Amino acid sequence: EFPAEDSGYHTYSEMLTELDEAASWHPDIVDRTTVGRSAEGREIPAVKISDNAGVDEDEPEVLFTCNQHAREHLTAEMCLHILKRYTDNYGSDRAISDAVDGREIWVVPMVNPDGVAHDISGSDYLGWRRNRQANPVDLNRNWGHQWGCCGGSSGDPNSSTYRGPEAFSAPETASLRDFVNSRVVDGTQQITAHIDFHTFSELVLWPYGYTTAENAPGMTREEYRRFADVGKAMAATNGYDPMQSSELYVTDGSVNDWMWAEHDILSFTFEMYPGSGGSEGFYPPDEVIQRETSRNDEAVSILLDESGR
Ligand SMILES: NS(=O)(=O)N[C@@H](Cc1ccccc1)C(=O)O
Ligand SMILES: [Ca+2]
Ligand SMILES: [Ca+2]
Ligand SMILES: [Ca+2]
Ligand SMILES: [Zn+2]
Repeated sequence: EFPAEDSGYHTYSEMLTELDEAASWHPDIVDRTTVGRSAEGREIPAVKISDNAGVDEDEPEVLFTCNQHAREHLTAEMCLHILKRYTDNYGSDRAISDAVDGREIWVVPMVNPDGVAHDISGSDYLGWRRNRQANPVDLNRNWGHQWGCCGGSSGDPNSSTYRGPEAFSAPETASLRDFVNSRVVDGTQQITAHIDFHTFSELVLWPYGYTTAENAPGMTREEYRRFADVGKAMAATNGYDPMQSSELYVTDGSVNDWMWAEHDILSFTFEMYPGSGGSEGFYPPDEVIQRETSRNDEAVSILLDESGR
């Protein structure tokens, strides 16, 4: 459970309830589904938001993933905010209705449900990051593009950036991989854009993470330019700093690198509030949830527009 003063944050079961309620209140535009199972057997749920949600229509698909890292609880609130914004305002807000009618929006609020539950299992936050396998894995170092290539992760099972014994060794990343792979229809990946939400530092990041090169294999200068242009446009609306993720530090096995290299998905990482550690760091008070999730509304709209180009 969350401390009483932070009751605004959703536990795993409270998150499940939000998804089920959205599906029952908006049956025509919300389809509740499952991505897979965590190490401890929890369902990894997802919702699809679109007109005729139960039908796979020929519309650009966009994916939002949250809580790869357990302690980054504000990100689950970001995913739930996206769900709320695109359902509650459907039919009344023209831009929202156009987005829902013209896209298929996938939202995965907790990629790492076991880690989330563990982090709040004590009397105080545990500062937990990884999953809950016997040798806990940093899910954002466990993806399969250039896995473990470049000193951007650790091979030490005791390290907070432990990459696992092999790519996709974690059931959580393997489940999400299988879901994305399943969106290849007649040889074409239907998902064209993605944001993976993290905290904190207030950044908009794009691949590659494993190299500082802008034109490494699978990324032309034009493609890099598009990442930078869209990244900067989104950052201009939320006040985050835009950059290639490797400018901060090199990471190998990250989700963005795999989404782009494997599927040509325009894949970003957003590091949310706060800008710097200070007292709040990974645990800002629940009073900031509404403000700091709404802060990304324009950026999300930009990505949905961009997904159709
Ligand atoms: N949430 S975070 O602090 O762990 N950062 C994430 C995302 C990230 C990746 C590369 C550079 C900056 C940030 C990570 O996987 O390291
Ligand atoms: Ca509070
Ligand atoms: Ca549709
Ligand atoms: Ca479709
Ligand atoms: Zn993170």
